[in-house]
Amino acid sequence: MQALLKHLVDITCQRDHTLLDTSIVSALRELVGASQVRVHELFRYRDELFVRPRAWVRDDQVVSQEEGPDNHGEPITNYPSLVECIKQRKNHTEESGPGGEHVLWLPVWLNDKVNTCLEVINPVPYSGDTLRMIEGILCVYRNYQNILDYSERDSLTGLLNRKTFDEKFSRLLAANVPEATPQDQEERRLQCSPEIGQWLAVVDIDHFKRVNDQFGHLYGDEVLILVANLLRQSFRSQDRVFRFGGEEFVVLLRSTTLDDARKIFDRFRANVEQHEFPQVGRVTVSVGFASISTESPVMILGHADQALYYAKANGRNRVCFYDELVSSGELHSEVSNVTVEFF
Ligand SMILES: Nc1nc2c(ncn2[C@@H]2O[C@H](COP(=O)(O)OP(=O)(O)OP(=O)(O)O)[C@@H](O)[C@H]2O)c(=O)[nH]1
Repeated sequence: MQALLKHLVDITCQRDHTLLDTSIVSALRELVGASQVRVHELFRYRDELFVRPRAWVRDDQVVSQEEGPDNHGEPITNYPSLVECIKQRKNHTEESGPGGEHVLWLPVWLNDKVNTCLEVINPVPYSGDTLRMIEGILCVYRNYQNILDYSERDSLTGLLNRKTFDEKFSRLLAANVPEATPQDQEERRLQCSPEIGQWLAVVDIDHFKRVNDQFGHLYGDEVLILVANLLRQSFRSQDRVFRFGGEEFVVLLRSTTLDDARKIFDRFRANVEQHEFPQVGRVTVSVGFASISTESPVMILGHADQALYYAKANGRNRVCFYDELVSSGELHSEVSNVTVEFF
């Protein structure tokens, strides 16, 4: 009882999804005596459902995906018991693992949808009491996920909000510590090297004031929601999309080459251009992006912002890359005065 209360206190004092995931892995491992507990996220990619672990036990420690390299996940069809459990809208299902271990799958149901599921592996079968305790802990976890979601997201578009960006971006920068000297970085910038990198883009709707003025704020809001949907559809689940404020969005694009980053941002720009917005018709966006280097968050955002202002001043409906504008002499490498205050 004491151990259960301690874990419930631990779960409910978290202010962040990653810490919440790791605390539920710790709780179930200790309370059930499980040999492995994994929190998986379920996500859709090109019309197929995938499963990817977000937190699990490794070498007796609880670790999370944020600490490791990118994992693109596996199709959910590799887990037929889980597929069947979700199809039948069940709260759990048990199967035997390859070594005879007992594997328990627990989808986390939220408004008829499953975005997260737990996998608990135990050498011995689960008793009725153990199952009831696991389901009780799962309910606390689900309710708490709901509360965190509410505080992390923008209420109009459902995208992650500015506060969450500040936290996630600092964490991404802390994890992204390449041993590159300033000369290396300058060289890379000049060569536009094909290395895998992380990229930050600022996206801004063109002439959005005109939409509000001509059609009213309700239509303006609808455009914001539809652009947010296009953002969600255009990027992979391990990328992160934020509403930064007003008609401005920020995208963190993970682990891709410069060429691909350019294509991906341009594909999104084209998706918006081709979309028929009810009543409003055509809408376009401008995008400025920069590489996520070892520079400070203010500098990186400032670079993307400068590229965005360049795109706005030079025709709109285009994607501009900061480093390229600097190497071609179209931009100077100081942080622009127009950069808004970050952090
Ligand atoms: N409907 C709606 N409008 C918003 C919201 N937040 C900001 N806006 C409006 O967004 C508009 C932004 O206009 P500007 O910053 O002048 O930029 P713009 O008209 O998009 O022009 P460019 O960025 O130069 O292409 C303003 O009219 C704001 O009132 C919102 O949540 N809903």
